[in-house]
Amino acid sequence: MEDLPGIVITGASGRMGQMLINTVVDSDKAKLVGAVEREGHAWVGQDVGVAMGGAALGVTVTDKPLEAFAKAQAVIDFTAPAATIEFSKLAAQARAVHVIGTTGMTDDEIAQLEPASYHAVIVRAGNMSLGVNLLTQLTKKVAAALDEDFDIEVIEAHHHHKVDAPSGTALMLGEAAAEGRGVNLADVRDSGRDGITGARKRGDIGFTAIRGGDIVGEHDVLFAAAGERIVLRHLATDRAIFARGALKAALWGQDKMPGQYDMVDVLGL
Ligand SMILES: NC(=O)C1=CN([C@@H]2O[C@H](COP(=O)(O)OP(=O)(O)OC[C@H]3O[C@@H](n4cnc5c(N)ncnc54)[C@H](OP(=O)(O)O)[C@@H]3O)[C@@H](O)[C@H]2O)C=CC1
Ligand SMILES: O=C(O)C1=N[C@H](C(=O)O)C[C@H](O)C1
Repeated sequence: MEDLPGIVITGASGRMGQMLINTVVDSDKAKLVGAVEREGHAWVGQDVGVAMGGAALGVTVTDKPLEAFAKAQAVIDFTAPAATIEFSKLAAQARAVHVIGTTGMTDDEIAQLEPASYHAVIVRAGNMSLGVNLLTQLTKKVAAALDEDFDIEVIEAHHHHKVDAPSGTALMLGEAAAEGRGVNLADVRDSGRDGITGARKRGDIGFTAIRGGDIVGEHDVLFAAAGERIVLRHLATDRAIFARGALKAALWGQDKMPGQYDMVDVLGL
């Protein structure tokens, strides 16, 4: 137990935070050594297991991330863009692997992770599941095989608490489709149609976001042409798939050189 890599979970009280804590505690490959919440959060100072409504886990929730990271080999972070940028600096100081699941980051925010990646391993993906990362590879292949007679649309659905759109996964799939087609997504992206939009522009990649209830995460990549349609689909029914992928990334990163990686690297796809 002593030699197992120690993991800190940030955003411990969140939907993913709690799922990650359970996943690490249940694993025989890693141990939970820290749980971080922001200053003033009701959980700070409590045992994280008790705060989650279960048995004590011997880990007290802290609002001092650097102190927690210094005792860890990896930080798993599914929070919010501003928090993730700050955590990247602290994880780099602690030389801990930083696994980032946070979505909704702008290009400028993503660029702010770069200095940390000179000192520590960062694994970042908008979706940590095996299924979605496999789907990105399939999307790239299908997009490369078809011409612009096939309109590409990415349709995603999530729970009503989600704050960003299109989802990180939808953007990963859109990037994969654009790469397959040999174009830049920024040049062909069409999100948020409303009103008199005009006809669809040939070659565009469209995005539609549905929000409702407790949907964990659903993604379709539609290739629609005259007379036929191809749909590539991933349905997530349990957040455990993201937590398992994140833990795999934390362990994979232990012997890697500093730099930025994604789940395609981790899974060897
Ligand atoms: N890559 C992947 O596979 C997946 C990514 N995600 C992404 O993970 C993120 C979190 O999702 P989810 O768990 O549903 O969201 P929640 O809102 O349930 O949890 C977010 C957690 O982060 C904490 N947090 C936010 N800002 C800060 C801050 N500045 N400092 C410290 N803690 C902070 C929140 O604390 P507080 O309550 O105090 O605000 C909360 O505990 C989202 O970006 C989501 O898209 C989700 C699932 C899978
Ligand atoms: O916020 C979520 O819940 C999810 N976010 C990720 C995304 O933005 O794609 C991954 C997953 O779909 C769940």
